[in-house]
Order: sequence, then C-alpha cells, then structure tokens
Amino acid sequence: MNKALPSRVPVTIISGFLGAGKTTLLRHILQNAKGHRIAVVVNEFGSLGVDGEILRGCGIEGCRDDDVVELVNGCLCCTVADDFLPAMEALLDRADPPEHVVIETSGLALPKPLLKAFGWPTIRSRMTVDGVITVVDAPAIATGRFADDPEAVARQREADPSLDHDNPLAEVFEDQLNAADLVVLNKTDLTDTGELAKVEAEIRRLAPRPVQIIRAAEGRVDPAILLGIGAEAEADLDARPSHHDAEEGEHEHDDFESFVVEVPEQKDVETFLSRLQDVAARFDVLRMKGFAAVQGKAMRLAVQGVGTRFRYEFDRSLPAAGARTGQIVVIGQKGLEEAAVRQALAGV
Ligand SMILES: Nc1nc2c(ncn2[C@@H]2O[C@H](COP(=O)(O)OP(=O)(O)OP(=O)(O)O)[C@@H](O)[C@H]2O)c(=O)[nH]1
Repeated sequence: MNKALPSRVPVTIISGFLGAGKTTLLRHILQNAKGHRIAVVVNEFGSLGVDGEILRGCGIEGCRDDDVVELVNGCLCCTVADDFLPAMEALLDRADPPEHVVIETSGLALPKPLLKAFGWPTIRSRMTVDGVITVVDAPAIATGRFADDPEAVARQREADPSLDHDNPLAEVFEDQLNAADLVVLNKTDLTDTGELAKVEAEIRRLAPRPVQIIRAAEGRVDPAILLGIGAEAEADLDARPSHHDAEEGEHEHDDFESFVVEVPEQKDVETFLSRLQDVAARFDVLRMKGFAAVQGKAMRLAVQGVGTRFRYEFDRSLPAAGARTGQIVVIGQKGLEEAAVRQALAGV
C-alpha cells in the first residue's frame, strides 16, 4: 500500500518591479484571507524595511505580527542559504505552522534563484511553490519605462553579440515576467482601455509561454484566484528562463543603488510633497518611500513615490518623546547623484 506523502505547505511568490503594487496586493490578500493562517515573508531593496513596517501592525484581523517575517539583510535572491532557508524552516517548525506562505520579493529581485531554493533538500519535501505572481505597473509599461532603445542595442551588440538590452530595467522586468504563472496588470485606473490592450499584447509578446493576465486596480484580485494555482513552479525551472541563467545564481545588483536620507520635521505636507516630486523628476529616481514628521501633527506621515507619482497618508501615531526626524529610502539606477539628492531632500 502506498504511504500518503505528507502534504507540503504551498508558497506563493509575489514578484514585480519597484512600486508595481506588490505590498498593496499582499494587503488585499491578508484582508480577505477568511481565517486562513497566512505567513508573509518580505524582502526589500534598501535597508529601511518600509513594507514590513506597513504590514506589521496593519490592523488586519487574524494577521499577527509574528506572521510577518522580514528579511532585511540584502537581496533575497542572493542570500538564500544564509537567511532565507533558516527563516522558512523556522516557520515550518512552529507549533502552529502557516497554511500558506506568501513571499513578497524586492522590486529588483530575480525570481529564479529563489525558485531554485525550493529544490534544496531541507525544504523540498516540506514546501512547494504554488505559483509565481508577477505584478505589473500598467502605466509604467505604457510610458516605456522598460523599453530599450533599439538603436543603442544594435550599436552595443556590435561589441558584444550576447547583449540583449541597453536598459537594465528591461532585464529585471523580463526575468520577472519569465517566471510568472500569473500576471496581475495593476494600476488600471491610471491607464485607458486602448493602452491596456497594447500593454497586454506587449506582455504576451515578451512572456516565454502563454500566461494568464488579470487586470486590477489597487491589487484587488480575489485571493481564491491568487492562492491555489498548483503550479509546482520549483519543478518547472526550464520553462522560466533568466538573463542570469549562466551565472549559477550569482548576480549583482550593480545597475541600481539605494540609500536612506534622514529628513527633518517638515513645515507642511504640500511643500514636502512638491520637494519629493521635484527630486524624483530631476534625478530620475525610480522609487522613494518612508516616513516623516510634520509640524503640529501627532501622526506620522507615510509617503510613497513611484517615479514622480506620490501618495501619502498619516498612518500612525509618532512616539510622544524623541526626535521628530523622518527617513526616506531612495532607489535609482547606478549613477544616482546621492550627495545632490540628499541636499535637495534636506531643502537646502
Ligand atoms: N493609482 C494606483 N496606485 C496604486 C495601485 N496599486 C498600488 N498603488 C500605489 O503605488 C505605490 C506603490 O505600491 P506598493 O504596493 O508599495 O508597491 P510595491 O511593488 O510593493 O513597491 P516596492 O516594494 O517598493 O517594490 C503606492 O503608493 C500604492 O498606493 C493602483 O492600482 N492604482
């Protein structure tokens, strides 16, 4: 008689470029978990850990703070053995292990090295990758954020025939798309129907195999669609090509850089927001997020910027005592002028 295999805990990987809406989608999943025990693992590019902050103490019923595991030490896809595997084992060894694990990777992470980790002996009998969901920023594609300059590629190819792209964003975006079992085409509220159709056609052109695309605004997709894909993605790596396949999991993120800027208490929201927007535009910043104190306000101001598009909210109380300084993480392509950005954000 066959002995039944112990069931493996399903894992969903949420991938997608900086600011595409991964944390927003994750919050929507947690808000609609209907009592299922979901553990969340977050990893960010940049040392500030804003997403973990947002998810912990999110006030969502049934979501306990210790269900949110934050891996801040570098990029998940590069530190698999050191940080990631022990964190997964710790989750599985809990007295009340989760029913499902959702991993939000950083916006610059390549999903493939992470997928490979699920083939490691200590983990493969206990977990399976239910699916890779790639969140895509519809207006960013529509405005050509991930597009190459064909002439530049042709010129560079003369020197290096193996060259695929002149735009490092295109490479990361394609790797994330290549790994996807499902694409969530997010921010449809910012893109008209004609453009959305073009964006979908572009995704289908780039994807290495037919992929389901779901349109969404604010990450509102029924978790029943997102969780339970049953892809067993770790067993299907060859169908998910990566630009870094030849590098045996080793790769650098040296096309991008990130730093954290301390900002003083702000006079008012409007002046601060327009300064952030101005900095994003002048220095071509890809992503800014963080927190600040505003004069006369007891609540903390949380700001989120994707390119020059910003949102803010007063999200929670600031400690009554202590310095009223804030912190903003800034992410851009290599060559970002750190000193000038710091100066501009300080308002001098
Ligand atoms: N207009 C609009 N804004 C959105 C939508 N989804 C997310 N946002 C906003 O986009 C910004 C980035 O969203 P996040 O969910 O933090 O994106 P992310 O992919 O987790 O970002 P990183 O972790 O930094 O890569 C936030 O200000 C969100 O409120 C959407 O559908 N429409």
